[in-house]
Amino acid sequence: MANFGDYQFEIYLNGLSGVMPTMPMTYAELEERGSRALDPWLLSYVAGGAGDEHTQDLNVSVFDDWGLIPRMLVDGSQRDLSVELCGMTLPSPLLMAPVGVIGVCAQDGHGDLAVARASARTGVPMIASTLAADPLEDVASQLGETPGFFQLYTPNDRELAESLVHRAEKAGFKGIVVTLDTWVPGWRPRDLTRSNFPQLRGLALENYFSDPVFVSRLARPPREDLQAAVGTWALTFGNPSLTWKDLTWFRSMTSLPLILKGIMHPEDVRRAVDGGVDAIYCSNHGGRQANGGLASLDMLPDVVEAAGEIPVVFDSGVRSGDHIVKALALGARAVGVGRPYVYGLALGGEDGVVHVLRSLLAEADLLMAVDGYPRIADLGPAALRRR
Ligand SMILES: Cc1cc2nc3c(=O)[nH]c(=O)nc-3n(C[C@H](O)[C@H](O)[C@H](O)COP(=O)(O)O)c2cc1C
Ligand SMILES: CC(C)CC(=O)C(=O)O
Repeated sequence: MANFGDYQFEIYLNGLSGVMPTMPMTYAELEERGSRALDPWLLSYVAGGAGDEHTQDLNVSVFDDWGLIPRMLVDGSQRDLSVELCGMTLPSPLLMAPVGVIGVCAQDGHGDLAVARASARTGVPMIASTLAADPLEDVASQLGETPGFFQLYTPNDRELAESLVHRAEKAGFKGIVVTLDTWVPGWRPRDLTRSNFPQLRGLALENYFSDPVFVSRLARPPREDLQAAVGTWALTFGNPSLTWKDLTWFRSMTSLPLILKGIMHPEDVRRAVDGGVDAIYCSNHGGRQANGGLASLDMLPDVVEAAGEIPVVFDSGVRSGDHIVKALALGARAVGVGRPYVYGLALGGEDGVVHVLRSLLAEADLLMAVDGYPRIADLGPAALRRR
């Protein structure tokens, strides 16, 4: 059983400079310094959200509405952060949410591989985005013993969608996450101001360019005519006409666990459960897709209730160990982070991601131990009070 709080002792004993030179210890500093490490156009893409970013900000501030109530004289000697998800035992509930274009957030342009190696070192699963700078087979090869998930953006070319999923299965991914909330990017003023998408498009399309079905749609290979390949991708990327009827198709595509990402409404949870999904992923995409909505955490209890026995994965706004613990107490089985590990990568590459993940886990582990909830099973709504 991993004792994630030990990271604290490593730092006390050796000093932060002896453990992870130059990496920050607070999210505020991580964001500030990570932001400076990214080119301005890339930063506006990573940090930006939909509209005036009210929902994006709410995702974070909503955690302050809840407080953990400490319990005393609870035996904290046997701590356990492990969770069961889709038939797998994970050492902790933390996940790396899919981040397209993570490749170019690393100095060498291979951020997908660095994140996969960080996953191998920490046991924190990576959900690898369709939008990657390296083909999914290369990403999978770096995951070591840690199970990985492949996130599908469903193209409007069904044969291509099936090809991507079958490649992910063959490469050894252990689950398929279908993102439902992004068949087109939301209204993102920061990207519109800087005309970001044209810059981004050629940088994260390796899963398409390495796909036999996608390449068969082109007159010439992507390396010979990048512009035409990017144009074909842009016309293929999303499918606005998908409906709940297509869940049968998604389900038939794979025997791997199937997870639907972007679910916020209890009625959608029921449809997903009826359609045979293995987990629900409650998320508002970090506030990047639609402004004016509730925080993702606001809907978590209702989503959990509607899901019944089916596990719920949660993300959007998680910045610290206490956020992880609060989401778990509200019923999440596993908790994803997005931007925190992007800034870790920008600042310190693979080591930077490892530091961010270990810090989050140490903080959560120590908080649970100090507050008298040493095992995940001890956490529930009764551990929290709304202020
Ligand atoms: C730069 C960036 C790119 C993203 N790309 C994807 C993606 O390719 N697929 C996806 O399902 N979600 C994507 N997301 C959304 C994340 O998976 C996740 O839902 C969100 O980042 C969680 O919110 P947080 O950043 O506040 O932790 C992206 C998020 C960011 C910040
Ligand atoms: C191409 C984008 C829509 C990828 C994405 O999911 C995001 O930027 O949040």
